[in-house]
Formats: sequence, structure tokens, C-alpha cells
Amino acid sequence: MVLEKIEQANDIKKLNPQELEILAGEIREFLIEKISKTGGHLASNLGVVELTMALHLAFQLPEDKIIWDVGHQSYTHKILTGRREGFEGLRKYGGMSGFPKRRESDCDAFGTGHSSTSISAGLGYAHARDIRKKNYKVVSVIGDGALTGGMAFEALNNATRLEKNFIIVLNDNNMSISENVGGLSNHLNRLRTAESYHDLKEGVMNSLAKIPVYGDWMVEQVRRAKSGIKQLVIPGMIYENMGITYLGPVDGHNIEEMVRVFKDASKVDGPVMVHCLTQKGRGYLPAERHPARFHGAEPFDIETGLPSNKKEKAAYTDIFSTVMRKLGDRNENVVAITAAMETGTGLKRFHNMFPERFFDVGIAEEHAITFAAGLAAGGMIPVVAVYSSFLQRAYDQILHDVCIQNLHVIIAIDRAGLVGSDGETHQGIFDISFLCTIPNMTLMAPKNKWEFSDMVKFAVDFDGPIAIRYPRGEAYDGLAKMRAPIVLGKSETLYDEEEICLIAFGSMVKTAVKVREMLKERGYHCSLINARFAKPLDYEMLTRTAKEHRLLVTLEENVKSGGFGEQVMDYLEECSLDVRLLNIAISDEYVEHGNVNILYQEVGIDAESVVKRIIAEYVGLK
Ligand SMILES: Cc1ncc(C[n+]2csc(CCOP(=O)(O)OP(=O)(O)O)c2C)c(N)n1
Ligand SMILES: CC(=O)[C@@H](O)[C@H](O)COP(=O)(O)O
Ligand SMILES: [Mg+2]
Repeated sequence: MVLEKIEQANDIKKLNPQELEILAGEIREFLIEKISKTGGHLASNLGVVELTMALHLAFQLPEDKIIWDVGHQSYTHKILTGRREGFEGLRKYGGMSGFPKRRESDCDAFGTGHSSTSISAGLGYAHARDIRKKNYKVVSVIGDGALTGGMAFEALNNATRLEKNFIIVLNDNNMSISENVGGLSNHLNRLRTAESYHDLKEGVMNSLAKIPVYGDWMVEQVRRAKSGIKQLVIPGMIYENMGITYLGPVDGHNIEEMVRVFKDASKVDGPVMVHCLTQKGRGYLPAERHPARFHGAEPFDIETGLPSNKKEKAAYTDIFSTVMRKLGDRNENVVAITAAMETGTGLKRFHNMFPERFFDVGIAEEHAITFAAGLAAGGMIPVVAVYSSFLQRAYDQILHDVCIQNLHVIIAIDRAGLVGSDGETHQGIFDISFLCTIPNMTLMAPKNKWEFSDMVKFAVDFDGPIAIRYPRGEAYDGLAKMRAPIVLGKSETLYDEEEICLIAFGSMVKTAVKVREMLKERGYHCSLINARFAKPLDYEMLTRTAKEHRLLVTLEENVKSGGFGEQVMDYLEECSLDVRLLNIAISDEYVEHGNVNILYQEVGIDAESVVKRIIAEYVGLK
């Protein structure tokens, strides 16, 4: 097997052209086989096999810096840098990450997970190189989806002041997770159909040479032009006008051609964009046909392409999808917004039913929030559905555009809490802390699927900024009969006893039910409150429970710092309420990838760990 000849970075350079072709096939087989078992970002990776090989042939690692945008397409890069074995434990606890990590390899120049950072980071690297008088190449690889993110444009704008070489490889597969949308995508579509870089180059030179008298002189001038790259009428004029040399389009599955163009690009002084055309999912028919389904794939059967594990229960995302469809029907002012996560956030059905009230704004969370603020100011009821970790990008927009003006924008925060295999970049464990610092914001979290549905309806009838956080995966269907109406800033008492009072927020109610049962078995008496609101807090409930219990325990799937528990603590202190308080939350650290049940144990918020901590605390009181 040619693949076995690849043991470390740059081994690929020892292969002959026939072996390179075989290697591309073997890498694809390897990826399909491994990801069918572990799950992972299959379609994006199948699309960049040749592109990655060409980069590794044209550049020298780890001296040269390749910076992957998002990083979900870095699997071939991992294989070519000696990490083939790591695929056994891909995205598993203690195993190899699905994203580039500086601590994993010196060939991973920059850690990622979130989109549209690669040009900024690459530009930083390039300036650092020049200031420190080093001589390496910097290559940022960005997808057409990631290029829709504001940061990418900010970086392109800034890159034009660079005088030395900096290569931006645009991996254009005409897809984000779903179909890529917007003006940029239209622009790239036009470039896609332009003549290829090489044909154009040859064509231009031949035509020039035929011009009488001046032809040869002109060819010579072009040859001498900036950096020796011969370009005249370039389809990527938008980049050229900005001061970024554009080379393309290039066939992103032709290794030889790409290596030639990358070498050409290395000679350019200043920023240069190489536009490569690739096919998402290439080489595996189900992924070619359904690139969105195989973007982030669960384990699947290779023959059929169908998921290996059957989904038993509805996810919170499914409930959201149903409620949004109903609300869209009931209220024609309801509009839905996603930042390129139509499928992931469950808005596909809303899109199909109300296309004129659905907006995919591209990978642009900051814009999504301010756009929603504008819609609200204009009389609509916008619902922005967004993953917790991506919402981190829009802090200022929530504060400046939504909350100062007290606008009725609803933020549906999916993937709030630990998400599992995507790891530290994607864990949604900061939103309680960053949202509760903002005046005028209201933050809720449901205990189960019915309450979630009630909360979405409550949010639509509300007036003002309001967010609902809910976790990835299965919606809890316990406590079905407990369905008291939602009242602003009011909690729900589920069990009223004495001694210990568990006050749980959102997803932690499910854990708290288990904790309470375990404590009861050990002879403790336990109240259980479903907090429902982290902001505003239920002050009346806190005052009462503080007086009636010896120990209050807050539970949340968020970092402790600035979280629900710390706010409860502040209130108890402010009111000099004399009761012992234990905050169950995630400590001040990033949580790596792995199965969420393992992660709960790791961070100490699983039922067994919580029971141990409560008993230790309570015993200490006696
Ligand atoms: C800030 C942020 N928002 C959303 C995402 C989710 N996301 C991951 S990959 C992706 C699409 C990227 O498209 P593209 O860059 O074209 O890469 P492709 O998968 O097509 O190779 C999105 C929306 C993210 N990682 N970061
Ligand atoms: C790379 C990325 O950001 C997304 O593809 C993400 O992995 C999707 O996560 P879910 O599987 O939770 O939708
Ligand atoms: Mg793409």
C-alpha cells in the first residue's frame, strides 16, 4: 500500500506521479472506512484530498505554515503528517481531535474549529515572519462558505498592505454545510465558469504575441510584471482591485496543476489568492449526492450510506423545528434567521414553508444578530437560531444593537452545554455567563421537551430581548405532568421537602431528578426547583428556599464563573441570607472532545459526582 509509505511530514515528496494517484484513492478509502465507524466531517475531507496532497508537495512542513479554516477538512493533512493511527480514536475522549491542534503536531500551525479565522491568523504569521526576518511560506486554506464570514473580509482588506508573499487558497466546492448562499456565492459561481488559470495564461500570451509590432514587447512586459506571474484579464478582478493577486480557477483535483500554481503563487510579492474548484464528498457516491448529510456524519453503513444507529427520541432541535413551523403559521410576523446552520438548527422546515420569512445570512453570526435587531425595529419578530459556541461571536451585537434598544429579538441557543466530539471549540458552556452580564436580556432554559415548546411560544409573545438555551441531542421526556405556565422570572417547584434544595437550570433538571433519587435512597430529604430563568432570577424563591433549607445546591451546564450559581451566590450575599451554597458547574477550563457522558464525569456534573459533593458538603455542615 502506498499509504503505508507515509509515516511523517514530507514523505509524500518521495512518491512518483503514479503513486500519488494511487495514494489519493487509498486516502479516500481510508477516510470512508474510518469515518463510517467513528463519525466525522466526511464530505469536506473527501473533497480536499488532492488539494492537501498538492499543498504538501509544494511546501515544506513544519517550516511552512498551512492554516486550515474551520479545520474540519484537515484529515488528509493529519494522515500526511504521520497521524494515520490516530483515526482509530478520532474525536473520541483521549483520542485525536477532529480539528488542527498546535499541541497535537508541529505541522498544525494554528488551532481552529470556528469559521473564517484563517486569513487573519495567516496574515499575522506572515507579518511576524517579515518582522523577524524569517523565510517561511504562509498558506491559509479557506472554503467558499467560510469566506462569507465577516472576519475573512476584514482580513482580506488588511492583507493588502503586506508586501511579501502570503497565499490564500480558496477551496471552492460551491457548498457551505448546506448550499452556499448570497452575493459572494454568485460571484464565485461566475468565476467557476471562467477559463482555467493555465488556459487563460497561455491564451493571453499567444494572443499578445500575434499583435503586430508591439506584440513581442507586450509579452516581455507581462513576463516581467510583478512577481513574474503573467496575468492580464483576470476573472477575479474584485481581488485584483483590492490588491490581491488572483490565480484561478484551478482544478482542485489535479495535483500536478495545483503544485504548479502553488509554486507560481509562492513567487508573488504580497497577498495572492489561488482559487481551487473541488467537489464536496468526491469519491463516495452518497456523499457526492448528499454533501450536507455527510458534512458532519454520524457512523454509517458504507454500502447504503444510512446511519448505523437508529435515532430513538426526538432531539431538542426537532422540537424547535416543529414549534417554529407552527408559530410561523400562526403569526406572520415571525421570521427565522440562521448563520449557515439551516439543518443543524432545525430551520429547514420553516424555510420550506415560509421561504420569504427565512434568512440564511452565511457564516455571519454578528450580522445575524444586528440584522435581527433591524427586523425587530421594523416590526417583525425575529428568531435567530444559533449554536451556543458560535453566538460567542455576537456579544457586542447583542449588547449594542439588541439590548440597549430593548428590541424584541429571540435567540434560540442550540448546542448549549457539552456537545461531545467537536470538543473545546464547540462546547456551549459560556452563554449563561456572557448573556447574564447584559442589561435587558432575559435568559431561559427548559427542563424537558414540553417546557421547551412552551418557552419558544412565551418568547414570541414576550416583548424585549430573550434567549432560550437547550442542549444537543435527545430532548428529556421525564416530568411530563409538571407543566405549570411560564411566568417571567419565576421558577417551578417540582418537589418541596427540607434539608437540601437542588436548584437546577435547564438540562441539569434531568440530572437533579436522578441526584434527588440517589440522595433519598441514602436518607436525605431534598427539594427540587426547576429554575427556568437565569435572568431575571426568581428572588422570591431564593429568599424562601434559603430560609427553609440548610444547603442550597445550584446545578448548571456552564462554566461556574459568571454563571447561574454565582448569580445566586451574589443575591444570597447581598441579602445576607445565611445558608450554605454549593455551585455545581464547570470549572475554569476548556473541555476537550469525547462522548458527553464521559465528559460529564470528567467535569464533575454527572449525577454520581454531584451526589458525592453534596454529601461531603452536607456532612461538613453537621
Ligand atoms: C463561527 C462558525 N459558525 C458556523 C460554523 C459551522 N460550520 C462549520 S463548517 C461550515 C461550512 C463551511 O463551509 P466551507 O468553508 O465552504 O467548507 P466546506 O465544508 O464546504 O469544505 C459551517 C457553517 C463554524 N464552524 N463556525
Ligand atoms: C465544523 C462545524 O462547526 C460543524 O460542522 C459542527 O461540527 C456541527 O456540529 P453538529 O454535529 O452538532 O451539528
Ligand atoms: Mg465549501
